[in-house]
Amino acid sequence: MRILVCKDYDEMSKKAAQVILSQITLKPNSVLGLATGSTPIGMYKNLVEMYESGVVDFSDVITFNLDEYHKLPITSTQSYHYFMQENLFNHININPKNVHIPNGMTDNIDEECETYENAIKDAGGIDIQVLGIGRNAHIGFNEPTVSFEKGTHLVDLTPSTIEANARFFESIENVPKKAITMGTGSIFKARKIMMLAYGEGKADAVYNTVHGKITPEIPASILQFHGDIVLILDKEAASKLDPSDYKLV
Ligand SMILES: N[C@@H]1[C@@H](O)[C@H](O)[C@@H](COP(=O)(O)O)O[C@@H]1O
Repeated sequence: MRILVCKDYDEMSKKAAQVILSQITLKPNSVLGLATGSTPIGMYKNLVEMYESGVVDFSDVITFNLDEYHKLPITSTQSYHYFMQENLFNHININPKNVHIPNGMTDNIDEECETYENAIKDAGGIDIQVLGIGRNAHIGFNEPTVSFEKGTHLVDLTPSTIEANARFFESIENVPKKAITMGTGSIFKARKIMMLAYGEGKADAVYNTVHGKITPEIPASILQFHGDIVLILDKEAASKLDPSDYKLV
């Protein structure tokens, strides 16, 4: 596990965008696994700026998002579809046909999950998966549980995630209680993983990701087994790590 610590959120975002830029430069038809949440917003902003200045071309890029709320219309401003359009897709030259986000409105969950997994396979697998992390170390919407889930599936969100995400909704009652998410297995299959975290609120989750016991109770802990993973953090998110764990950049 490579761990890079930046002085602040802006530097973390720049560094993360550079990693994506290198990936697309090396392979213009890269398959990107993308994340939502407040953490990657700065990275997306940097990528839009890079696109506007002509340094990156998204025309052949394929994307798969980690997750989507269950039964929240995609027109809702809190849906992850809306988030991705607003923060990235509306501002770059990606082909809409190459964009994949789980359909949380489906009435056939099993079929949706299978179709999503097959689409990832058909695209040749994910080249680089971007991850944020929940305060309870969830990745995507893989909440702490008794066993690691392999593929895309429907999950019950934990009270702590519902509470954390309530800031984006009018009230906590409006937060969906379920979501469709790629499984820890689907995430783990990505050839490269880049996890981003900022702020003190993520320090315990980051510590547990790096040093915690590998258990589905700490979903991100499984990443300790991944052969090509980089964590890009700000100083606060890295505050519980030992300085020998990381490189300051
Ligand atoms: N499903 C998303 C995760 O993919 C994200 O990593 C997490 C952290 O969000 P934030 O970056 O806002 O802290 O929130 C949600 O639960």
